[in-house]
Amino acid sequence: MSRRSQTITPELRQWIVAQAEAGCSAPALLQAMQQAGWDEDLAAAALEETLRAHLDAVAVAQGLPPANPVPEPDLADAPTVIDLGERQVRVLLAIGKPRIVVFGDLLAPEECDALIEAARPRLARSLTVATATGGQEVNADRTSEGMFFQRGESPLLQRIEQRIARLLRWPVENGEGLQVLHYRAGAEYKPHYDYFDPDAPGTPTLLARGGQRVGTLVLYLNTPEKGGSTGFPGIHLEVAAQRGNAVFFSYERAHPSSGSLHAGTPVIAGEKWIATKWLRAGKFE
Ligand SMILES: O=C(O)CCC(=O)C(=O)O
Ligand SMILES: [Fe+2]
Repeated sequence: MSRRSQTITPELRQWIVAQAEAGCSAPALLQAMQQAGWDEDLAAAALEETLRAHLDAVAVAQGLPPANPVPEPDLADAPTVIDLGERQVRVLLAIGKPRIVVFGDLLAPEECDALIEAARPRLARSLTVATATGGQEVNADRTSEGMFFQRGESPLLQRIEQRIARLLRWPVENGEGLQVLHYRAGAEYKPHYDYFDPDAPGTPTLLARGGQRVGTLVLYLNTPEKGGSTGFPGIHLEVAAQRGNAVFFSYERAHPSSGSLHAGTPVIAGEKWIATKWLRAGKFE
């Protein structure tokens, strides 16, 4: 078969979708395409793209919001360590769906301390996005104190932002400024989603500045004595807060089907400091 014919024509798309709907498995489709002369990698890519687009169209037709591209670390070779040049980040846990990856040693202890000290004098009772208006409000579900850094506001923040951008392969420009949160004993952040509710009246205002949130990285700046994990109630997962480690999760659709429901569980003893990086679909200015 010539290279010229190895493009995904509308006819080929229709054939792939029809076969899949008739119950033909992806491996069987791949084999059929190879028998028709397709290069294996090209066929696999064509299949993936076509079936993904089809599933997305079906989901949107059922009323779900469209899928966005999401940040994603390079775990293709199942690395135990990701070498970012200036830092080696350990991979401690990876879950496919919902997408959750736990990293070790993302921040050095001195970086954690420096973030806490820079944030401490600027803390105020945490607000959450008021989706009704697009503004901010005090929220009884969120009994922490917090502050936002400006993106790139110090050399430390620039270095951390670039590290996160390389780790998650997502532009620095698409990240919100790092937010530091402080929880005292008893404080928590009840289960919630980080994306903006597409049906809330204030959401268009929020989306105007960078589009949807598509991923979250929670960096642990200290280790609470007891409690204070990041919980994912839908899958009964709790990620222990350990200084320097981080939990990443992404959500391609702004919808509960993303499985991205999560919480800061109550701190039982000691205190908890985190820095949260939210990643937008577009440039956050
Ligand atoms: O405290 C945590 O572990 C989670 C924080 C969180 O969900 C957030 O900042 O959006
Ligand atoms: Fe959150």
